[in-house]
Amino acid sequence: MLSRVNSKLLHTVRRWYSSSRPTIFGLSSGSGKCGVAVVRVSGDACRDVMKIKTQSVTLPEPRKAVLRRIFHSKTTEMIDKGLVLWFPGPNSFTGEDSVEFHVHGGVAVVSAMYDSLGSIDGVRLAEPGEFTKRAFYAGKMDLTEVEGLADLIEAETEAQRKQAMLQANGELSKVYNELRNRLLRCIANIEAYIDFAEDQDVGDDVFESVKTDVASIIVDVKAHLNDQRRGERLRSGVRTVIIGAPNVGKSSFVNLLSNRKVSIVTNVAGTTRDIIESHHDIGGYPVILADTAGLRKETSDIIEHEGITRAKDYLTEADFIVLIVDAGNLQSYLKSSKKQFDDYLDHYVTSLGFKENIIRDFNCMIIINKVDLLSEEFRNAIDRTKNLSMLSCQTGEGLQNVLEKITENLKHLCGNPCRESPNISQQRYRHHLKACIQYLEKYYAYLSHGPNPDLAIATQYLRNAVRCIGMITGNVDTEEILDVIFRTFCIGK
Ligand SMILES: Nc1nc2c(ncn2[C@@H]2O[C@H](COP(=O)(O)OP(=O)(O)OP(=O)(O)O)[C@@H](O)[C@H]2O)c(=O)[nH]1
Repeated sequence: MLSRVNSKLLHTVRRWYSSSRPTIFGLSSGSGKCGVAVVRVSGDACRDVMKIKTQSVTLPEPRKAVLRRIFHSKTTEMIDKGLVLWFPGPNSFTGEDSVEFHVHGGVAVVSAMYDSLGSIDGVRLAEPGEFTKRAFYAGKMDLTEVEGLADLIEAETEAQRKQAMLQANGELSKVYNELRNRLLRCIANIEAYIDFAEDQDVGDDVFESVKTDVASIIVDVKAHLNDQRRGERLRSGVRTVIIGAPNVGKSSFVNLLSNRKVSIVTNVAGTTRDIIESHHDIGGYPVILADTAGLRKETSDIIEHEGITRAKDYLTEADFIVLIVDAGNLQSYLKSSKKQFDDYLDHYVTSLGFKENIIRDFNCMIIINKVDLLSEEFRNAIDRTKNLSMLSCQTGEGLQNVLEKITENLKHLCGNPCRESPNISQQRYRHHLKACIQYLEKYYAYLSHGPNPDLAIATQYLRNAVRCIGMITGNVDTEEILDVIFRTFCIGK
């Protein structure tokens, strides 16, 4: 019943949308000079657009690229010679009649195409994301697929691409559609129980089986949510903070990874004062690396004090910590005290002003930098089995090993995007899933505790839970969230 109401509503919205829209055009390839620019047109006027632009009454075979001379619709002058593709609806990206003009990617060519298309009656420049919005309204994709597509366009690393590609291809939709269908079955059974309880066919066992189903849905949604935010981290980048005492080589490490001078490096302790963020692709994972002020317990310098406070604040928000140790200091300590590496680590962490052992409490990796200063004997003495790596930012020695260790940690933090268990990639999904659980738990509690519960009220909890899932996929009237989502797209998508 609920499913019918929702899909009827969606149908009406889609019909209204399709009847009220003009034909749109936009540059689907990147902006700026390029070899080939793809100008896409979508809407009812496409047949006429095609005929006007190619000055030909016959349309090419659908989905086959043909070479055509392309004319200005106003001046009838030839703009360029290029490939033309005709996609009659509904077998197109938007579900509408569509045309693609592949012209040379010069600024003047694209500008003439825009001028020409914009001068045809009923044709206008697309708004950001409007092509995709039309695909959504045509039922070609749901909201998770739309957002997956946006992420695919934005993806900067291999792991991000994989996650976005799976989502754009409906792997996350499958999870939520299945969940939604399970909930709809529960509602249908309860409604049948309400309407036909007197009949022999629908007895108390139906009512009990719905309770069992709801309990198992709660378990499944909780398991889905219990993912340590891997997908969101992968989508937005792993916030990695580099900490250590002044002068241990934090900035040198950032510069080595960046292959450029992101941070200032000097032999003056306390050179870095503020947080300096840089973006990296390490082993296919996106990393936001934060260089911080050198930490020490006490300082009378106000600016350094502020830098240390900022570094510590940042640390609490970080996904991953790289603690840098100065090999020279380590060697001196071990030589003079005859103590072990672990003792030095405790001593070091305390000298940075930490009460607890941050290495235990956070996802943390230790890098012993300046190993070029170490004697062979001390290199061997340091325990290599821990989550630590040896490095020289000066010579580059050990960099490969450091990168491998970081990648191992990133894999753990972001997971490996796969078909079997697609990640929750947006905070938005998490929010609606949590709300869904709340309604299901209310349903369960209401039926478990109250004498003679009102089933209509109980069913409303289930309806609200279904609506939460619909908010994720767009299977409800979600106009308010659509604008926010489609605004993130570029014009030609
Ligand atoms: N021998 C040697 N010197 C290094 C190495 N890495 C960095 N240094 C030197 O150590 C000094 C401090 O380096 P920075 O990168 O500025 O250290 P930092 O930890 O960012 O320093 P602060 O900004 O003061 O916290 C500079 O003189 C670097 O050239 C290394 O691997 N070997």
